[in-house]
Amino acid sequence: MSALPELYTSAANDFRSDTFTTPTEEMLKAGLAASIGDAVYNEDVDTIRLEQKVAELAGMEAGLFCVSGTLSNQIALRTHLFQPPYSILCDYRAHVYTHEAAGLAILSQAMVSPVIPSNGNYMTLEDIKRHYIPDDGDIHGAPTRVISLENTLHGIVYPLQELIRIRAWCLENNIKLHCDGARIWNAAAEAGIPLKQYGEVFDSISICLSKSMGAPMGSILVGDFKFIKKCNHFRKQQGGGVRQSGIMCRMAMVSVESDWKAKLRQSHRMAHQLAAFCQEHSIPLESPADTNFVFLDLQKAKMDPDVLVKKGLKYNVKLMGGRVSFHYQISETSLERVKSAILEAFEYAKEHPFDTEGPTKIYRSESTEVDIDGNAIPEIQTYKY
Ligand SMILES: Cc1ncc(COP(=O)(O)O)c(C=O)c1O
Ligand SMILES: C[C@@H](O)[C@H](N)C(=O)O
Repeated sequence: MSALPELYTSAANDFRSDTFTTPTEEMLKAGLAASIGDAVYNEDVDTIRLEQKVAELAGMEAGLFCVSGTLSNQIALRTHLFQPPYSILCDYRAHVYTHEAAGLAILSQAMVSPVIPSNGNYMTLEDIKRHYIPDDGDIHGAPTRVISLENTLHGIVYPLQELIRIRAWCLENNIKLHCDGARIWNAAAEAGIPLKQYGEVFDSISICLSKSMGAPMGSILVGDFKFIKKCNHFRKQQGGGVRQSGIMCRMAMVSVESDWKAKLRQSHRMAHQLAAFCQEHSIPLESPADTNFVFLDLQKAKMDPDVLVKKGLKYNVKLMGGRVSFHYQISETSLERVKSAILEAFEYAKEHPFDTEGPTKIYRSESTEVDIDGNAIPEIQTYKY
């Protein structure tokens, strides 16, 4: 059995994802004082408190604690669906389509209509009208029953006015509107829009606490009472009915009650600094760095992701591909180091252009031991997932 990795205590240099944020001492102490009721029987006070708090922030009637954003999304979309054949329309990059292991096909028996937005950044109502499947009795079709948007998507803040346009059209066409809000806190902080205004637009929102908010785990799915009641049924079916979730909820409450806007804006400022640095050095980006992600356009730059990862390790920063993720625990030192790593990988690509026909994968893991001075880097056990 391979040796266990060092105790993971800091995400200060971890740009792989904001999911690597680690619980603070304040959270751990709060967890010690948590309620310990059985949440399956709805008897855990801290779970109920967090569900109510997040639902209230979003202006929704009810909330449901889910151990992951994937579970939260999947049961939300299943609950919106009734009589197959049906389909879900989303952006071709949507997590519910690309990174939830075909849950929509398997758990919901839904077909997915993945759409490439004509503006390259986010779907407009015109994109939706062009690609949705109307419920017009045509027996060839699987009518669109739900539109699943992501805010932020690839770090891009969805313009509220576009969301309002889409919402109005969905109401006219009896189509439900779900939001994968894994980073809706980032959108709210950057756009200065209260979560409640997003709540007015969507039938359901999956709100993650384990990403930029820094909680160790969990999401709160919010919607109306009847919807959340049925989601609870599907949550149990999917094995998401957990017992003493109060410990996790009390820890997550620390982040919800913190000055999260300031924390997230700080991470956005660092991302904006990196984006400006890339622009200064003509390093191409895939999409605008509105919030906490900088997406390097590795294909346009002909950069080899493995070289980028190794340059990162040389400068003692962790990367896993072209997506550079910021969060409130990233240090200023690490920001300077990741700039050096990216520039060195970019310069390397000029002499050694890397042409890949394969998909641009932004998520993968690698494990390696390397010291801070960038001594010989053992072969990185890179695997993609
Ligand atoms: C946009 C988005 N939605 C959903 C998820 C799923 O969350 P989880 O990893 O908690 O299942 C992620 C993962 O971080 C994500 O990036
Ligand atoms: C890996 C992926 O599922 C995760 N949502 C992330 O953004 O890192």
